[in-house]
Amino acid sequence: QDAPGATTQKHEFQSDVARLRNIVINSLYSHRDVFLRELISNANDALEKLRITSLTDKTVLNDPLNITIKLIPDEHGGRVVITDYGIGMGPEELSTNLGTLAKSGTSDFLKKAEGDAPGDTSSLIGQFGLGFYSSFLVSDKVYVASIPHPSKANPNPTQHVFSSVSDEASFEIYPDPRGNTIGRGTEITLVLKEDAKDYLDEAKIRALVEKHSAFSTSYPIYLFTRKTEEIPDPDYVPTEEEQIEFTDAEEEEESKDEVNIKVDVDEDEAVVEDVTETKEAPEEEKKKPVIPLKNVTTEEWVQLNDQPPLWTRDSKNVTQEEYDLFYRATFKDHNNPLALHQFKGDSGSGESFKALFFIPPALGPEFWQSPKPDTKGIRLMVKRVFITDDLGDDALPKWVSWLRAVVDADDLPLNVSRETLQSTRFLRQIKQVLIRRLISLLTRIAEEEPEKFKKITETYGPALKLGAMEGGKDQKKLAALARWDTNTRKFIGLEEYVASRKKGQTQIFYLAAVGKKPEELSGSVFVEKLHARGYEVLLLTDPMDEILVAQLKSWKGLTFQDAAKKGLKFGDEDTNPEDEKAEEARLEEKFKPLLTWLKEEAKDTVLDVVISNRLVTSPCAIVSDTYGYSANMEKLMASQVSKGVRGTDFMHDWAKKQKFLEINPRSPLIEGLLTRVIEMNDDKDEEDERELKEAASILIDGALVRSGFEVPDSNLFFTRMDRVLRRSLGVSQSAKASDSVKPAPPVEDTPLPESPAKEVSLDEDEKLPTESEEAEALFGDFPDIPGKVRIDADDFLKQYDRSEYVQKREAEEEAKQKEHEHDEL
Ligand SMILES: Nc1ncnc2c1ncn2[C@@H]1O[C@H](COP(=O)(O)OP(=O)(O)OP(=O)(O)O)[C@@H](O)[C@H]1O
Repeated sequence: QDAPGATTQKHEFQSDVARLRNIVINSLYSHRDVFLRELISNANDALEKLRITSLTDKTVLNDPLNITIKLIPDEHGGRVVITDYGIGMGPEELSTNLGTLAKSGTSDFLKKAEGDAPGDTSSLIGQFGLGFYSSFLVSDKVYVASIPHPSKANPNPTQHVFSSVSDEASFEIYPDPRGNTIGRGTEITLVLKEDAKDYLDEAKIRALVEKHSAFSTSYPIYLFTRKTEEIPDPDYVPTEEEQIEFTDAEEEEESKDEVNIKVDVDEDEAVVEDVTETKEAPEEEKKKPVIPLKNVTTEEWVQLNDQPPLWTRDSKNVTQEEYDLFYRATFKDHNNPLALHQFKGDSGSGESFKALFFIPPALGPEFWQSPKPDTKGIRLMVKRVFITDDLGDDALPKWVSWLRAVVDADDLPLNVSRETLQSTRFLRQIKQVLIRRLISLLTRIAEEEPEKFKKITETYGPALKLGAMEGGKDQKKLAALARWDTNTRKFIGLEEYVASRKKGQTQIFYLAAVGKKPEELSGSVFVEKLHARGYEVLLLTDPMDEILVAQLKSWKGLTFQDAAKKGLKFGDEDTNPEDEKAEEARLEEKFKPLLTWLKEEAKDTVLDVVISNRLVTSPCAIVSDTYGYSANMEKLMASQVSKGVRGTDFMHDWAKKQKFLEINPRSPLIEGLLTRVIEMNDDKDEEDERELKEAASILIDGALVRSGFEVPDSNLFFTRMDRVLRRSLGVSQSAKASDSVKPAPPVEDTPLPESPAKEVSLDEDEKLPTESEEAEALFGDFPDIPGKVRIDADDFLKQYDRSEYVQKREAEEEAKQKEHEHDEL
């Protein structure tokens, strides 16, 4: 390019850009191929923008829409020129778009990349995407010539150049001295580094485009190719003698042709032999004159991505690698998807479409942090032309908004707008079709590829449960995909549970505790008898599990039963009803004195004390009534009540009290307690009674802890424990610990030196809770008792809405500030 003219403007790069360029130049040598992918991706975006503009502004021509690559060897090392006929940039856009970094996650990336060993940075590139700056991987100097399309505001745009040299902190922008050579769009010229000459090789560029970019654009990518061949010189003028020889040779050729035609028509063997004879005429042929050869270079634009779009091809002819490459290029991910599905369909209202969807390799933390769905799930195309990848909040419900799909509608108008789409039935129907297909894909994987299903469930299991919790007609199908560990097996679905139920079993037993390990839960007092008898208990540890089973109520006729609540039935109780009833009556009679006494002792904690049929080795347990809180739910609710969110909630107190103390009649400890109570009733001794009361309260508190609840007063609990320990060790109850604590020195009377007043920011003044603290606190805010009220997944997710919380905090701050100002006045 020519030297810049007088109107050149020099600009400083934003500091982040300079840092990024340094990383690119210094540490990504082995990943320099990515420059081509990044620039083609930018070119594609520019073409998209132009096409979309042309839909509303008819003065904008949308032809041609393509990308070209030219490899130009020269005496300095050569250049690669990538041109797109897209939206283009004016001088201001060149400066802001290429001189600053407006990408989210930049500072994170820079911090990590600058901290890492050079080799480790490579794994970060894929995640971040270097965009335009990857040009510096292969070039020392980059020129970007660009011109936007004419518009009302700028009817005669001029082509400008952005130029930058890799080791300079500034860039220049100036009118292109060549004038308008592009017409419309952007031409990027990379002046190749000495060691990057191999990018002048056509075969290499072809291979790179095929590998990385064949799917990143639906616009044609052309490569300018040159082929040099030796061919007979077409300009050669034969001498007179040669002319005669030519004529003879031509006649000879003609007669040969005639014989050949004969052969074609008549397939008689004898004739074929004749032909063979005619071919053997060496002397005649030798006469043919020789035309001198000449090197001729033919130049041609060759399309590199001439395959039809992947989703329109027959899936039988598409390889897994092609699908993976397509997913990575289209959805800008650096890992391969976990699963995919391609299908054709009809939306139900007449529009036919082709679709291809993917289950991405990972679910970002934002999925659980924000109640808003990811709106970028569906890339909508009409007749292979990209329309939009943002269909708004309604595109897919929150629980499945991680799905990545390409939907190509055959019958929608090309200029359909997002707003029109949102109000058509098409989108609603597409959404349903995608969800249905996803569920059947997962169901098939669960049956045929258990390992793969396990992997998918590790990431998406809770999201699928969230979908089931939302209810609707897919609830049962989604719930069938949920998996839990049990006391006897791992990764069990409801179908498997029900299939291995015991004879007479009418309940699905479960125990819930958010965040606990299944192994911990299976050691619970509530599981011991079920386990000892060989029954299976689902161990629910995800936050939405307990709500989900409360909504489902039953599965294939078996009702869900919390193992920690009243109402547990094994199903074989009726085998000998008379015997059982007699045994119950006998135990009731035997333990009556203990039950009566304990009921009085435990009246602040439980509604009643009863004989247990669920305990094997534990002496006692606290069991909730059907509508009382489970230990899990009580914890969740407690944080809200203590924060005053619900005030002194009558329902909370009521639900908290719906508990029973169950005692194990076979436990030696309970037997011992019974004996002592009977003795005490016969011979009232105050000291005995006090000791016994203390033992009872430890027993009740112990039962609470064992059953997953909190003790009401932990100080009192430990004081009592202390007394019991002293008794058993023979230590006097009145003995005091020797008082050898060193007292603090007297009050300091020298004043502290004055320190300059420090500005107090909100951050330092009052730290906002971390997101996990908030989530934990907010998580407890379930509207009501499960089983009574259907809890909506939207409500559930709103609990996580940090922005709402922050807004509230800011409003409070503002109010406080106003009050303060008012007071000062
Ligand atoms: N060929 C082009 N035509 C028009 N504008 C372009 C072109 N290349 C880059 N730009 C503009 O420059 C901006 C910065 O480009 P860059 O490649 O650095 O980041 P990006 O494209 O926004 O992000 P990424 O490449 O990671 O997707 C783009 O957002 C776009 O506005």
